[in-house]
Amino acid sequence: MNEVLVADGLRKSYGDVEALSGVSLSVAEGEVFGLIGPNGAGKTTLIRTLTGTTTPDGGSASVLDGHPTDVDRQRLGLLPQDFRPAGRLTARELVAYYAGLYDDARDPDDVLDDVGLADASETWYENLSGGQQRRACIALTLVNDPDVLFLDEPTTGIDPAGRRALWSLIDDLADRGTTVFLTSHSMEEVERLADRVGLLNEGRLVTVGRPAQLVSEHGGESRLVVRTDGDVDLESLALPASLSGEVTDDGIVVYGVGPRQISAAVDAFDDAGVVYESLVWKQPGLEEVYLSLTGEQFEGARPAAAAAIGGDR
Ligand SMILES: Nc1ncnc2c1ncn2[C@@H]1O[C@H](COP(=O)(O)OP(=O)(O)OP(=O)(O)O)[C@@H](O)[C@H]1O
Repeated sequence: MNEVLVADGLRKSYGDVEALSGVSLSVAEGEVFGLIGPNGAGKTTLIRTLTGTTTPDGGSASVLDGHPTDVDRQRLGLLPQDFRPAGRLTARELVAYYAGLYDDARDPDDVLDDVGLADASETWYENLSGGQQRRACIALTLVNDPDVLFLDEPTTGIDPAGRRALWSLIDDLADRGTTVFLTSHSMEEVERLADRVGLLNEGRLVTVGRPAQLVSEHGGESRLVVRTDGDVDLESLALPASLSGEVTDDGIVVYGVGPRQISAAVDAFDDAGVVYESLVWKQPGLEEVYLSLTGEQFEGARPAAAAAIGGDR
């Protein structure tokens, strides 16, 4: 498959801060690539080097087989994280203005329709809600019908329905062959959209893979998170041998609970007379991958030195 984005050993420092410490990756034509990582990991810096808006200190980048600064701008779309267009233009005037920058642009009304802003097209940008403003910014990246689209946290501030509408727009773009490189702090968004995901931490690409592959490699086990009313004696729980339980601050987490073991695990709580406030079955997802590889903690994480019972692990 044709690789349209290639980073090879990219390095970038700002003073003493090493924002990128040798990042290499490639993205194929028509792929949606999701870049995740903590604040300050280097995600925006990577987008800036790939789009030619900053010069790396080392390594190289290519976009559509050319140097990032030489690529035909008609073929690229970029939504920066902190983009603020003129406030006293209507959404339609803004999109029309940006359309005028290209030789061959889409109809502004079609673009506004795509991002769900047809009804607000005559509203000044500064009078749009935060989520509508973000949609207008996304519209500006679509007027030139780009082959490669960079979206730096595209759905920040957009309400749930608007986010879903934009996800399906991104799906449609990808189906039509647009390559999308996006960053997000929403693991749900990345899991939903990305063909492949890269996790950046402290300027290094920690892992790259398909979401399901990363979840199976790093996501840990399915588990039952039980909040109890008071302390529970783990010894009193007759869990099936394949499961293991650990005491947490507010209850017990039972690990290794697949769909078929849920009822047996719940029975063990009932048989032991445990009063529980809530009982949630959780399958690992990208969030668990993120948290486990960045070393952060999350609810139901296996405590390092907790008591465990049952199972043979
Ligand atoms: N222009 C700049 N001048 C100085 N330091 C910068 C500059 N741009 C980025 N940095 C630093 O480089 C590091 C990486 O920043 P970057 O914005 O790429 O991270 P990020 O992963 O996009 O973060 P976030 O999720 O918060 O948007 C941070 O420590 C940041 O403070």
